[in-house]
Amino acid sequence: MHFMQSLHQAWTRNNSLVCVGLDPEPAKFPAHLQDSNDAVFEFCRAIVDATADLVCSYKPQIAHFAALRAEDALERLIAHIHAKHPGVPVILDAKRGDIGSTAQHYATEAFERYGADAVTLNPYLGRDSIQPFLNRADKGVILLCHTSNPGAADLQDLRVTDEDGNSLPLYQHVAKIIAKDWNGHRNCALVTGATWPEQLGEVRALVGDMPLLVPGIGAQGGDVEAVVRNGRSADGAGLLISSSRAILYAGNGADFAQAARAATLELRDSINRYR
Ligand SMILES: O=C(O)c1cc(=O)[nH]c(=O)n1[C@@H]1O[C@H](COP(=O)(O)O)[C@@H](O)[C@H]1O
Repeated sequence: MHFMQSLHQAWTRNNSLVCVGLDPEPAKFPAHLQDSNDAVFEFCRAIVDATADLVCSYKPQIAHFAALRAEDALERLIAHIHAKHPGVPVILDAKRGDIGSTAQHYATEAFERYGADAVTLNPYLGRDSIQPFLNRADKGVILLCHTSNPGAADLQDLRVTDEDGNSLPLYQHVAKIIAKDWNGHRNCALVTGATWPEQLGEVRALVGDMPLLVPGIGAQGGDVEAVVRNGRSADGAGLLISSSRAILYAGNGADFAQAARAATLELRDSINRYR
């Protein structure tokens, strides 16, 4: 099934805009997993199995696996999600961006090796660097627009002059060209951080109902009400509100997966209050 189709179905089926980020950090795992040879996989699988009816997507972050030499666990985890929780899309958070010939290999990595339904990408090398991903009409192409970190303003807020002579912040130009020129297959989405709700609202006004991936809730302190009010689409959806640490490490005892489920449920319900 196409990424956009499965995302829309998951929004409705689970009545949820929550994306759980899978960012394993073994030092924070519960004691009973510390001795396992396969702790990364077992930890993430338990989180997934405890939350799959409450989410619209999962977002494994590739560096968290690669730094641990756990790419194999990432492959098995994504295969597990597809097998046991079909219809819940998986976004590989890799933030790739490179010249076209190399980008083709990154697309193969994300979609063939890992079996992801969508991938995060950095658009700053320009359209040709994204083309191998845009060509995959069945896959989601999720482009950084206004990121959640404090330094987002250093470059993304600088004013630029577009081809019509209008002056606007760079992130708004990025949003406009992606919506107008790059989204021919309607497979694009944008990353807009929860910590910048005003900019999130500006992006929503520019891109119609394009999905927005919104990290920065939970550990980074973003405000749920401001995110939903500024970012929702006309039909009260349009958002993948992502949280990793606040869900994964809600508990660190034997019942960590149940604690993660409770945190996911609470986030889902607080989001739904403002839709
Ligand atoms: O693309 C992302 O997912 C992303 C973009 C962004 O602007 N900010 C951001 O925090 N992220 C990712 O989202 C996750 C946030 O984790 P928590 O702060 O623990 O919820 C991390 O995996 C980040 O790499």
